[in-house]
Order: sequence, then structure tokens, then C-alpha cells
Amino acid sequence: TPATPVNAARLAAAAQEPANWMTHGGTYQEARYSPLDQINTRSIARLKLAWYGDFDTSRGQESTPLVIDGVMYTTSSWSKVYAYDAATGKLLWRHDPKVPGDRGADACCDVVNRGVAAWNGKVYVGTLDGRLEALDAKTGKLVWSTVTVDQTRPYTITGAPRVVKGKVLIGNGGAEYGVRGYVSAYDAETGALAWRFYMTPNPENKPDGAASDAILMSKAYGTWHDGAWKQTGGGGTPWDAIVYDTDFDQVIIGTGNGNPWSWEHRSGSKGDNLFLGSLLALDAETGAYKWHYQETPSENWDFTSTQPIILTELTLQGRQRKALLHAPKNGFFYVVDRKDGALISAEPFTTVNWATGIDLKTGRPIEAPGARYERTKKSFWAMPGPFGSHNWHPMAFSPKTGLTYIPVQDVPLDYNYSPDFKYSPQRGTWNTGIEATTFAGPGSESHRRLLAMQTRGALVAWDAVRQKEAWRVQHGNLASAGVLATGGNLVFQGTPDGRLVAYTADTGRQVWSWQGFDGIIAGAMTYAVGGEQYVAVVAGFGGSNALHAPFAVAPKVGLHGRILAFKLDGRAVLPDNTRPLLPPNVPEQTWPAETVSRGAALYGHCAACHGFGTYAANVIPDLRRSPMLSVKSAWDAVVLGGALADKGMPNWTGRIAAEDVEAIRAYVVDRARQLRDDEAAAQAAAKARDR
Ligand SMILES: O=C(O)c1cc(C(=O)O)c2c(n1)C(=O)C(=O)c1cc(C(=O)O)[nH]c1-2
Ligand SMILES: [Ca+2]
Repeated sequence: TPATPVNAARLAAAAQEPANWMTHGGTYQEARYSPLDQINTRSIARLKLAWYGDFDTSRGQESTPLVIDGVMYTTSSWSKVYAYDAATGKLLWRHDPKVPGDRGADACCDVVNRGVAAWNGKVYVGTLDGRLEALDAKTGKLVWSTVTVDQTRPYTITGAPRVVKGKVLIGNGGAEYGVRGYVSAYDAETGALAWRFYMTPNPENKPDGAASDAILMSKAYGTWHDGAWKQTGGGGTPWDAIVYDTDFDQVIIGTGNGNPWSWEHRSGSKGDNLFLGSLLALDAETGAYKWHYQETPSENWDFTSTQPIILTELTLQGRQRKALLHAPKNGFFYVVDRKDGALISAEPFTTVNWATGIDLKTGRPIEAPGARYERTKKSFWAMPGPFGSHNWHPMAFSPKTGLTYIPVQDVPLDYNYSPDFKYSPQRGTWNTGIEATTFAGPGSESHRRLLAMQTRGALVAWDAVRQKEAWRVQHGNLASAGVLATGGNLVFQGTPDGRLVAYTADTGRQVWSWQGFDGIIAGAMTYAVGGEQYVAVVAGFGGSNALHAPFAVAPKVGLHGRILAFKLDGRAVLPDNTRPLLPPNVPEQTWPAETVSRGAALYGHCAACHGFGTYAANVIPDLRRSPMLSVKSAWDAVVLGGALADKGMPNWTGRIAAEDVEAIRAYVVDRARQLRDDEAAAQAAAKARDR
């Protein structure tokens, strides 16, 4: 007999059917914990690749697959959807929403997608250009599609939808560029809008005809003052965490950073700016406001609170509390009461220097002197920076060990005060309100190495009751990837250099490691078919860490998107898909020094995708190695002729003048020459060592 399709009862009781992974974080609690234990510390030596599927996209892969009754549904970059037989890996169907390539420049942090939601025989995907689509789960045929954003503005969708009581919830992104963030709920059958909640006030304090009207006008608007937010929308984009709390029939949303980032330019250095950087609880039926807790008042650093939220119960001082666990970008681990949003405790889970602690009485951070760089008019060397101490990489919580497993990253950034800020509505342009030099990247190989040394990833097991680290696996580089915890006393985490690694959940001892060809940043999941347990993860390096933190990139690996599924005694063989790295492409031609330095400033247009300071992770081509670099006509055909527009490279005609495009080429050639010299020096040094 065919199984009942995914419905409210099955989703609410998802923990009772661990063979399936029916919603983004495993169950509505989103703990990414599975009690399955066939794969355990004793059997794990036999864990081998069972099957794999190659996507028809490269770039960053951040999806967590769903598995429902033997069928896996996953997404790739560019919001494509794939269905596989979860036991054999046979591709059942795929769906390409055909996102126009030039929308790639609207995505701050790669053209990623974090997965689908399932409900009543359909799967739902949010597309990078802001659509929400319902597909027939059997055939992949489009059932309905609705545009959820104003597509004339740089809105994106990268997050996974969630289905709650027959409504599909979806957020959006764009707070580096300038949009007004919101969550929408659509009828799962028809695609009709049920409710919408904006994260920032209407600039004229008018009703939007949305569920957010009353609270924004009565409570939030007064926390904003004159500034650029009235033009930009203020940000607050809920681009990842949306969880359904069955205990209180409420949806809890993690909200995004402000736009511009600078509080001064955004809101005249006044007001808390609700609901930026907050946990926000809404009535699941109506979207009406219930409570909020703002983790980063007067947001100023791109400190989003969109990071994954885990719902649980903890015994704290003899009292059972329905709590949520949260490790947002700002570096503090928060335990919050789900009943009313009251802060229970907060401690830094890694190195943090922007605040010395959280005042438990007021719930507010105790900011460090200098952190408000617009007040001191100096730069502030911050830990964390905009990468966050923890980003979207899913964390996990095991009820068996009581530990939360956090993919921690320590990445500093020097925020530089910018006296002048002018909002640019031009597509593809970040509007952060902080000085462009902040993103200039390393100026030399030695500078790059210094930054790399300051930049680290770690897998941290955190005791939420004692607010203390239980154990830590320190990685050698910025090795952030999502986490899965299982009843087999195991924690799985990938690495950007292509491994999947398992540790004991109680002590953090490495017990298994598998080497593939593609960097892994997504979170693994687990399921069972025919009595066999599988662990699956999508592979494909990318996202913000790859595009923006070249000082920390992994060694060169394959750049195809893949889904990998493992089981005990699996017998699949993965073909090597690595591509050789092209050598630096240095033409004879030289330019005057002024042209090169003008090009360096103009390169700001390119940095968000091609890497700060031209240091690229090769997810998007390293321009220093581009075959186009040495040929002006080819370079121009791409930059001004749109030759690679469908691959995601925008046509810059009308936005960058032809002579400026040439100045950028002059700068990149200069950097390519530097790279060639650095590589030659490194080779000579290696030779000398070998002798
Ligand atoms: O402000 C936004 O709207 C927004 C959106 C996104 C996104 O949708 O991916 C990211 C961020 N911000 C961001 O700040 C960030 O660090 C980030 C990392 C990633 C990623 O996929 O690696 N996305 C995003
Ligand atoms: Ca952001």
C-alpha cells in the first residue's frame, strides 16, 4: 500500500519515523539528530560510498536532502531540484527553474540553495530570482509557481521553504544590496498568499496590508530614525532559519542584518532598529506577532540572526524549560525560552571581541569600546567579522549526549569607517556603508598567509546547560561545514577539501574519514531504506567562505556538484572530476602605475564573486588564470558583451565605462604577474627542500 503523503500528523511525529527525513532539519525541532544507529562507532569502518549522483551545476552546494518513503529530493546551486531512488541513486526526475544567469549578481554569497520542503505529494523550492514553485513529487512537473518578491529589486531566495499546517513559508535575502526583508506564507495547494510579515517598518509608517502592520507601527518604527533605510528598506532579510514550534503553535524566524550595515548611515546612530538581528515568533496560523528577542541591537557588523535554530527541552536548575538553542553570527550561544522569548543564558562559544558578554537582566550585549567604528571614526579589527562565528552551516543537537555541535569559524575583519555613503540602487552593487578598503583583501602573498593563520574552523561540542565547551576539534583552515548527529554516537562533518569525517559524539574522537574530490560545506543527513541506514551529503565548494575568504581556501578540488550516499559495505566508485588549475595568464603588455591602482579600486565591482584582492577559490574563475585575461577583445566580450551571462557573469555595459574595464584588466594582470612570481618562488623553495 502506498504510504500516506506528508501531512501535518506525519510531520509533527517525524521523530517516530527515523527512516525518513521529511523536513529541512530532520524534524520540526530541526536538531539534525537521528536515532538511527546501524552505522555506529563499531560498524563505521565498513561505511563506504553506496551511490552518487552528479548535478548539472557547479558552484556552492548547500542543500540538505529530504528522504520520504525511499525517494530523495535535493537541490543544487541555481535552485535546481533532483529526485533520486534513495536506495540505488537512480535519477527519477529533475527540475530546472531556469533562473536567469544575471540574477547571480544579486546573490551576495553564491547562487546557492539549501533545499526543498515536502507536503501532500508535492515538493517546494524557492528560486534564486524569488519564485516559490510547487512540483509534483512523483514526476517533477510544475504544479504552481508564484513570484514572491519585487523582481526589479535585488531580492534572492537561497533558503529552504518549510511547510506548516498546509502553508509554505519562505523568506528572502538581499540585505547587502538593499531590500526590505520579509517572510511569506502561501497555501500549499494553490500558491495563494496567506500572510506576510516584514522585518523592518514601512518607511512612511503606513500599513502594508501585512500581518506585521500593527507591531511595526506601534513598536518597531519608533526604534528607527532618519537614515538610508528609508530608501534601501533596511534589510532584516530572513534568508535561512524558519522553524515551527509545535508546543506553542508558533513559527520562529531568525532575522538578518541591517542595510546599510552601518548604523550611522542606516539610522543616524539611533535606535535598536527592530527587528534586525532578532529571533521573532509569529502565530503559525495568521503570522501575527507573538514575541521577539533581539540578539544584536543597533546592528552594525552584518551580524545576522538567520543561523539555524534548534528547538528542545532542557532541565535548568531543576526546571524543565521549553528552550531554543541559537548560535548566530555574533558569537554568543543563546538559550531562549520559547514561551515568551525570555533570555535564559548567553555565553561566547568562540573568540569574540565586539562584546564582553550579554547582560542577562536586559538581554543586551555589553559592547566593547571601539566596536562602534562609526563613533570612534577608526577601524575596528573584529572577531567575528561578517563571516560570523557561525554561519548557515547547520548545527546539530543530540539528546543522547545533551551536546550541541557547532560548525564554528573564526574569521576576523577590519571594519573601516566610511564618512560618506551614498545609496546606489544599481544592480549588483553592495550598499554596506563601510569603507570599500574593508573588502580589499590581502595585498600580497605574505599578507594572505597572515590572514590565513588568523582564520580557523572548528567543530565545537557545546553544553547548553552549563554554557561550556565540552570538546573541540580544531581544523587547520576555515573548514566550516554542516553537522549531523546520530544515535550511533556519531557526529558527521564534511571539509572543504573533500572529506566526510565522523567523530564520536561524546568525546570528539575521529573514527572515520572518506576522501572525495569536491569540497563539502553542506550538512549531512541520514535515512533508511530496506533496513539499511544511509548517510547522504551534497558536495560542492562555494558560498561566502569560498567567494570572500580566499585567505582560507581549501586545496584545489573538484568543482562539480554531487550528491553522495554512504552505507555499510557500499560499493560505488567515485570518478575523479578534478580539473587542472590553469597557470597564471600574464601577457607582455604593461600599463602605467596609475591605471593599475585605478583598476585596483574599480575591482571592487568584481570582488564579491571573484575574490577579495583577486584571491579566488576557483569556484568562480580566478581571473588571474583566465584565458581571457591576455586578450582584450575576449575580456571585453565577457565584461561588456555579456558572453558568459547565462553562466552568471553580468553584462556590465552602462555600469562600468570601457576604459575602467581596461583598468581592471591592468590590475588583474599585475596580480597575475605577482602570482606567477609567488608560485615560481614556492616551487624553487620546494626543490631546495627536496635536495
Ligand atoms: O543579508 C542577506 O540577505 C544575506 C543573504 C545570504 C544568502 O541568502 O545566502 C547570506 C548573507 N546575507 C550573509 O550575510 C552571509 O554571511 C551568507 C553566507 C552565505 C553562504 O551561503 O555561504 N549566504 C549568506
Ligand atoms: Ca548579510
